[in-house]
Amino acid sequence: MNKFKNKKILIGIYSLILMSIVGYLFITNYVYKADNLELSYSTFLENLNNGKVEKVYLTDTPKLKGVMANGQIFYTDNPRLNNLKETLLVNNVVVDEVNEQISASNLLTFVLLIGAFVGIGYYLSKQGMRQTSKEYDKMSSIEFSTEKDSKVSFGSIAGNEEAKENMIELVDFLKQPEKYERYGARMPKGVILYGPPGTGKTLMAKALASEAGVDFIAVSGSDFVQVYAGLGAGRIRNLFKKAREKGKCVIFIDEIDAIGKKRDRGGLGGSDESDRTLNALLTEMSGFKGSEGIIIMAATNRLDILDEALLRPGRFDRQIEVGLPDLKARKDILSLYVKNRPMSPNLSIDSLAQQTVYFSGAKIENLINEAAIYAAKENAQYITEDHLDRAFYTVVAGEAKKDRSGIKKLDKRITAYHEAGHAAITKLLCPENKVTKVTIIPSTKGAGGFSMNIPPDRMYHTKVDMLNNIKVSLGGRVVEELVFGEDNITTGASNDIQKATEILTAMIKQFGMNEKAGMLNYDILQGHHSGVDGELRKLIMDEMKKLYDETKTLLEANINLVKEIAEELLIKETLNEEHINEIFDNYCKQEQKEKCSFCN
Ligand SMILES: Nc1ncnc2c1ncn2[C@@H]1O[C@H](COP(=O)(O)OP(=O)(O)OP(=O)(O)O)[C@@H](O)[C@H]1O
Ligand SMILES: [Zn+2]
Repeated sequence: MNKFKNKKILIGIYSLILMSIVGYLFITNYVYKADNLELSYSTFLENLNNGKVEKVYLTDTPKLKGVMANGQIFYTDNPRLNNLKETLLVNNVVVDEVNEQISASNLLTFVLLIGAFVGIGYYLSKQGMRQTSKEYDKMSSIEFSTEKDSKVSFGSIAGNEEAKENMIELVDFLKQPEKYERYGARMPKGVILYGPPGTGKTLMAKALASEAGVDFIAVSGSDFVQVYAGLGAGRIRNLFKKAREKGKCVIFIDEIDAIGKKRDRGGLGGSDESDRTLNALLTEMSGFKGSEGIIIMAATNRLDILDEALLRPGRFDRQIEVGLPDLKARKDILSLYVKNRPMSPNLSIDSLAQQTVYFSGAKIENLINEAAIYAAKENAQYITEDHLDRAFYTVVAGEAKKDRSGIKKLDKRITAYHEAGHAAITKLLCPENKVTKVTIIPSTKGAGGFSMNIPPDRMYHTKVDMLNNIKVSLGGRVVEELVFGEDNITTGASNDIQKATEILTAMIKQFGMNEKAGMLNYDILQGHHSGVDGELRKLIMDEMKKLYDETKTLLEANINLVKEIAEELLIKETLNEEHINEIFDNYCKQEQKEKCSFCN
């Protein structure tokens, strides 16, 4: 307000000065001159010869000024002759060579003009400087949205129970960080949420802030990627400064990979600038104490591409997976989004959940929304099956418009049987291993599903353990072959084959666990190029074939167990430890299998 007033006054002063100058020039040049005598050059010469001229101001200007003997001032054209001065002197005329332009009055004009220009120039440059410094400030001070009382709660997130449990723990910490400080408990400063796009990572961070009643500051990693040197780092510092001013808060950095990518150790194309930004982030993170009640959440679709420095203790040391929803979670998400919409009573959430395999939460939300738009366009009473069908095609458009259910169904079946193979053979061979989770929903770590298999904690690995582990890895492919035929095996087993090869090679080359290979370390024998020569490769191949065949025999004999697990997976998509144990127990009872080591 004050600045604005000053500016107005300044502009006023300058216009006044300019007006006076223009006025002055007008008066001196026109009004004043009008009273003076304007002589032609010949008349002037005539007067000169007649001794009527008393004084002439000799200048270089187009007009000469002079004074007649009677005191009358006159003007005449300036011939600019070299000998004019002599001619005048010869005629007894007083010659005044003081530059008439810089006479006292004109000097004033000149000074005023210069003054005005300098003033205006100064004003403008100051204005400009203020502008640039303002721009720099704006660039280094990062735009972020803060929300305090957003209505997002954990209730508005369906599925992802494990991630939510983790978050709930953090709520208490945010509410009373002093409590944890008192017990010397170190709470995480940084939490990374990772998983496929649209699975609710942002939602999760928002809910944490709103449930804890603290500010939510959201930025994106790409905001820190700058062409100007040092600006990214400056923005990081600015962000933390602002956060500290706020007190307790959740800082959410989406797309953390934009600044936190693995640094290029090779030196090729590694950018100093992104290093500097990442370093600034690490420094700021180590700079604040847990008792300040600030938690930094970051989201990425790929955990594996992040720099290890980010994941060290005291930084983003808690990593939480936010995965694609399984059947039950999809049901929950669907229920959440149909709640306040006029859905046709004929609609079945169950079947809709079945149809939305591999959909993220965002995609499900999008599906319902598109269907609602179709219904609204038609002024329909309800959102119907038909609207949803059309919405389906809108949402999955671009992703091969083939028969969605056909393709997905076969994919699902193969994945279910493959994973059931791993789970079944684990239970059959190493019942003390826990199979905590089997799912056909792809994780971020790889395509297809996965089974979590936790071996008991032991210091040494026995030979039989290692052989069993190889068989567990081969179990997926074995079942593909048994159920779908030799010609229909898939690429889904590539990780399994890698793992099996690693274990078997180590057994033979390093651990002396193969009779034919002997008690030798082949890495030492072969020197630095630790390859595998022809004979050794043949040995590994033969051993692998033997293990594969044994696995096949075992699974063939227990194919009903595989089928039961697979079919249950097709229905539920994810099975937990209890589920699997239940299926296995039932199977053992029914079949009274002797092969089943669990019962013996
Ligand atoms: N589990 C869920 N429960 C309810 N709604 C969800 C869920 N997951 C996603 N959504 C819906 O999808 C929208 C987008 O989710 P969000 O932005 O949190 O995903 P994201 O994982 O952060 O995605 P990105 O990786 O693309 O940033 C949410 O606003 C919400 O409407
Ligand atoms: Zn597998």
